[in-house]
Amino acid sequence: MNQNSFQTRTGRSVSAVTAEEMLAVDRVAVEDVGLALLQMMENAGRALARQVHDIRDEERVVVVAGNGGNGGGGLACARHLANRDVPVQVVLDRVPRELTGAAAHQHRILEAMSVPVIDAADGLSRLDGPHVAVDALIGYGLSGEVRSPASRYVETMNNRFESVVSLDVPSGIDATTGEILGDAVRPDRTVTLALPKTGLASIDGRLLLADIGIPKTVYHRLDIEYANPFGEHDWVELVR
Ligand SMILES: NC(=O)C1=CN([C@@H]2O[C@H](COP(=O)(O)OP(=O)(O)OC[C@H]3O[C@@H](n4cnc5c(N)ncnc54)[C@H](OP(=O)(O)O)[C@@H]3O)[C@@H](O)[C@H]2O)[C@@H](O)CC1
Ligand SMILES: [K+]
Repeated sequence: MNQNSFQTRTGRSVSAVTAEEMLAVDRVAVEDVGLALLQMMENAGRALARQVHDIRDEERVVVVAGNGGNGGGGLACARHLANRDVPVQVVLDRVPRELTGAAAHQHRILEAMSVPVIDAADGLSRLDGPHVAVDALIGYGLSGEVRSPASRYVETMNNRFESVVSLDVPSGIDATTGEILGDAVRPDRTVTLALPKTGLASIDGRLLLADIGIPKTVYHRLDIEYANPFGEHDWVELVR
């Protein structure tokens, strides 16, 4: 199969993009077409929560979040899960006062909802009982080998959890090349956003593509081939 495309189960071809191309998609969506980041993030959080509902039995859920767009999407997912009475808590890779931008915004809402947030570096290994983990530490913004404490969280997610669902890209995987930078999460499922990233060709687990509401004019302005892969649905499974 062409390395630059994936397919839906019904045989529709979906273009894959590099991290740099996805950054351009984001920029055109926001600056030229007028979508707000939080609009797209809301769709990401809801799509991720949908997959968590699907994979989970009775387990509690822990959302492991960083400070970028990936972490922000994970925190939005935590809100959607809490709204559906799913027992959910959040583990951050830093103290809350160091959060910025959309992640800080999402965190403030969780605080008002009294969703438990842990920021101790060893918080994950202290959880009792079975949990599903949502990996929202790092997405296509990974730069260099995964540093501590994120690296410790990656290790714990791989070793201690019943199931792991990654947002956009498993943390530690280079979104463009698929290279493992230090260590990487090995998820049961990955919910990638808008378009698959080229580096997802050889990751573990199922790959789901979620619609975050980007209109096709954005792709066409960037000369990215695009035909609606979702049909009438909000997400679609991809095969590699
Ligand atoms: N339209 C869309 O597609 C939308 C995309 N969205 C989402 O945004 C994501 C891209 O967001 P982004 O650009 O903010 O970067 P992102 O992946 O969160 O990474 C930054 C974080 O990673 C961390 N970090 C980095 N390197 C590290 C290392 N070596 N070792 C350890 N940590 C490291 C970095 O930490 P810091 O350097 O700040 O300490 C920071 O916390 C994208 O993947 C998608 O999920 C949604 O928001 C909806 C709209
Ligand atoms: K991730």
